[in-house]
Amino acid sequence: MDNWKLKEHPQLSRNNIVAVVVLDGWGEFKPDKYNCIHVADTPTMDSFKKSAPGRWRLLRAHGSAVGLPTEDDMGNSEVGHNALGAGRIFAQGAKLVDLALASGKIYQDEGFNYIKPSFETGTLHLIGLLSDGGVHSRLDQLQLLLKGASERGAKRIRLHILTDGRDVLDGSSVGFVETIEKDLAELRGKGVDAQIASGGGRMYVTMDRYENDWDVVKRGWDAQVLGEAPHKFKSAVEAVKKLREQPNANDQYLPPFVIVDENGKAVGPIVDGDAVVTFNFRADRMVMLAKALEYEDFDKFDRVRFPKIRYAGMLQYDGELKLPSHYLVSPPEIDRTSGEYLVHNGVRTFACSETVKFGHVTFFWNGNRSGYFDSNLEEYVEIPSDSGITFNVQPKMKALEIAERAKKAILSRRFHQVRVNLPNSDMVGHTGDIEATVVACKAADEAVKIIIDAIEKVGGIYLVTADHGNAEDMVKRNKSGEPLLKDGNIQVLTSHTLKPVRFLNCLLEMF
Ligand SMILES: O=C(O)[C@H](O)COP(=O)(O)O
Ligand SMILES: [Mn+2]
Ligand SMILES: [Mn+2]
Repeated sequence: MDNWKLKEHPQLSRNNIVAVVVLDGWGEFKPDKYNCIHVADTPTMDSFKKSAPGRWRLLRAHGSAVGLPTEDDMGNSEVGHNALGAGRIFAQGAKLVDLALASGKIYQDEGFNYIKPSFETGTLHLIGLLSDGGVHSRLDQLQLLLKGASERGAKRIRLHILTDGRDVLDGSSVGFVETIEKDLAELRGKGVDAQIASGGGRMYVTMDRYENDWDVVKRGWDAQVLGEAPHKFKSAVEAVKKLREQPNANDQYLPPFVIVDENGKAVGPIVDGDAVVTFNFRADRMVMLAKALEYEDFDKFDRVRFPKIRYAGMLQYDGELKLPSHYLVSPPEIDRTSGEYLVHNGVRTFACSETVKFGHVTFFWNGNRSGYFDSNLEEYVEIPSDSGITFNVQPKMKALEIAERAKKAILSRRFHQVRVNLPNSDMVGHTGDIEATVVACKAADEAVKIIIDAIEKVGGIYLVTADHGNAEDMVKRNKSGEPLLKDGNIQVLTSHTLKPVRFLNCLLEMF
């Protein structure tokens, strides 16, 4: 029998109420005009600055410190919340896929052997994010997988790409498509019928999360499975270039397109007998598609056709739902998380965020496991996010609503841990809208104040930290830290950063 019993803390009583606040995408960086956290009016977080080093420290939130393959890997929500929730560092999906590809084990394991019989008469479809962002997927892993699968019998391959612009610079999609087109041309030279079949921008096509907007997944389904999309092109390079010419076009939001042959027929719908691999290693934005591809009973949108395929995820994305049931690489086994410890010790917990980050303080926090450990002891509250908008138009998002719910939970004294994620600095930072990001940071700061005031009322404890940086640096820089100009202009950074994050609490001196 596992021993879950936690020792009493020598100074802190178990009846204390602890608020855990994760400011998503709130890193530490030098004050400058592209540091939106510095520019924003953030009196609450600023007031803590004066208390350093007594009450706060800087923590590394990228690279090996959070289980990522290299020190050049920026942090992200999955690895950040996994680490916070488990209190331990695990080799993350990105790293596990690297190892499996390098050793060739990926081709020996169950997942690949499950899809392989389809290579005989069917097509291998690869669906995922095409960039080298390293947050959800990596181009070099896709390249290796293409090579490995073709060497192992895949004779017809179709790629369904999602353009990025969120973990990498906007506009970089064209280069990534050109790169992968070269690889596909090489494969064709070797007699493999390989080409891109469909595409679209990740935030508009396929990669929704936490069931915020199923239309996003449906748009992808129509293009990938049914071969239908409002835009049709002869090649993906042409598609991305042309679609980017539209006013306000952005890699994250490119409309769905399909590639058609000379007769106008889609070159790669998914049909009975095919194999499908979703090549993202990160879970949150693949779960919805995995459900659509795998679940016999499915009512989130009309699939029109539900092809009988052999489907494998790069990883298993949800450990509780065992979804998908086949996968190429085993996910990190994130066990004995803090949430599980708390329920085993009868500690009541409350977790809250708005939809777009709800799974961060539940699913990721609990080691990529959906649902409650014990619904009698836990309450998870999801505040519905606005859907169908980019968050620069509503930069305050639901920060105040989240804080008010947390306040209520704290003042009710029904819970001993109240944890929230405040999404603003991250979600608005990803839009690249600097002015809106400043407003976002202010809203998050106001939310922190509401929570801390409530904690002070009940004589509780607060911990405030972040999962990784984002809003503290909104511009691409050269090695000496100056903005790197392109054609005389700054290049807005929509991605996360490698910057450290603050960890503060009202008691740090005690530890
Ligand atoms: O999925 C996203 O929105 C970005 O790729 C990463 O952001 P997150 O890690 O903060 O969710
Ligand atoms: Mn995050
Ligand atoms: Mn983010």
